[in-house]
Amino acid sequence: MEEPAALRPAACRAKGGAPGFKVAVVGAAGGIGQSLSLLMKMNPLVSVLHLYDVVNTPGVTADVSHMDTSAVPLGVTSDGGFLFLTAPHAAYLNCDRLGVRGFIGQQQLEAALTGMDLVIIPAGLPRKPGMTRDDLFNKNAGIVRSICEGVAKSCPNAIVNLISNPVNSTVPIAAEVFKRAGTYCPKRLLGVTTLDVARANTFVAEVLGVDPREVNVPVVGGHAGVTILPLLSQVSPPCSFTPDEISYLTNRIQNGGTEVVEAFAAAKFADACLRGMRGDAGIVECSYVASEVTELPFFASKVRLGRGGAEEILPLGPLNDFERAGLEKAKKELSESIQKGVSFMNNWT
Ligand SMILES: NC(=O)C1=CN([C@@H]2O[C@H](COP(=O)(O)OP(=O)(O)OC[C@H]3O[C@@H](n4cnc5c(N)ncnc54)[C@H](O)[C@@H]3O)[C@@H](O)[C@H]2O)C=CC1
Ligand SMILES: O=C([O-])CC(=O)C(=O)O
Repeated sequence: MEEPAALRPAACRAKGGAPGFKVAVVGAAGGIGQSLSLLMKMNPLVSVLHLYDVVNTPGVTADVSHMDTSAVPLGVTSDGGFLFLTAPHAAYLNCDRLGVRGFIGQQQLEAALTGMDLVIIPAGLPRKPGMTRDDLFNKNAGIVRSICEGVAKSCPNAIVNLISNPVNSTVPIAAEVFKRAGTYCPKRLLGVTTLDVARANTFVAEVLGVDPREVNVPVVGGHAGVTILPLLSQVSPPCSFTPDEISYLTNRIQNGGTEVVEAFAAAKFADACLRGMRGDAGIVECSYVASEVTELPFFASKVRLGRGGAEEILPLGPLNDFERAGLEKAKKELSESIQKGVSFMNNWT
């Protein structure tokens, strides 16, 4: 049965049923942000793309808005953003439907976020060789806090995909910011762990000698070192591994971030969120969310994505002895990372 119009996301209503969501990328000029912006521009579910950063957004915005269909820079808008339209006859069409807009600097954060349905955050420092994700805490905690304050103020109902590391701590920080602002909805705050699943699928496919697109490995826990727990006993299609293979795969998946980082997984996760927001059924991805799957307040596991975000958190399923031992190690580190994020906010006045 068709849902009453009042219950549908505003972006869908505004387009008379045609899919079209307003998406902001915060940290759009960075390594992840630039590729992610390009990939989001290619997503047919996105009607408006706002690109925000503290530096370099004009160039990135021009670049992305030139994709394929002819882009017409229209100059600076009343709230300071710069507007590009991406269709030959854009002037005759609803600007909101086709615009890619760039925003730069703290004073434009509010304009960048206002009206957004989905906010994707890859803002903040990346690791250098030899660093752990937790080593980024001191720099990135404050960045995530101030961006989330902006979200609470300008688009409190948006779904947030948080990419900035350490995800295990930045998601609890975001939750505390939203609680303080009175806008917290656990379903709408999702830590991006899709890269762990992408790596797991790729590495398992290599061992099995099959196409990675045919493989699905649930990866639970968190997004750093031992908190990344691939459930190799639950691989689809069903298969088995030798103890050496399990040890090699677990290690490689847990440490994949030291090899390479990629925006593809973040775009894949955002697309899954948008399809859920549109109302597609059966969208299940792993994500780090507020959870009761373990005694910890946040945990990554399979979640069912729907109109409101993480609509259902799926159980872990049966674990073998190796995975149960891994889970205990993961929970210990995760608990400390969560507490670190919460304490950071408790000490913030
Ligand atoms: N969850 C995941 O799977 C992944 C997480 N990451 C994390 O994403 C973050 C970004 O990584 P990269 O793009 O490689 O770094 P980068 O240094 O290339 O880009 C970061 C961008 O954030 C911007 N930025 C800094 N402060 C900001 C603020 N207050 N507001 C808006 N933008 C701000 C910078 O100007 C820069 O353009 C890092 O923390 C990294 O660890 C990266 C890859 C995967
Ligand atoms: O490892 C890093 O620093 C970035 C990241 O989170 C990943 O690639 O999984």
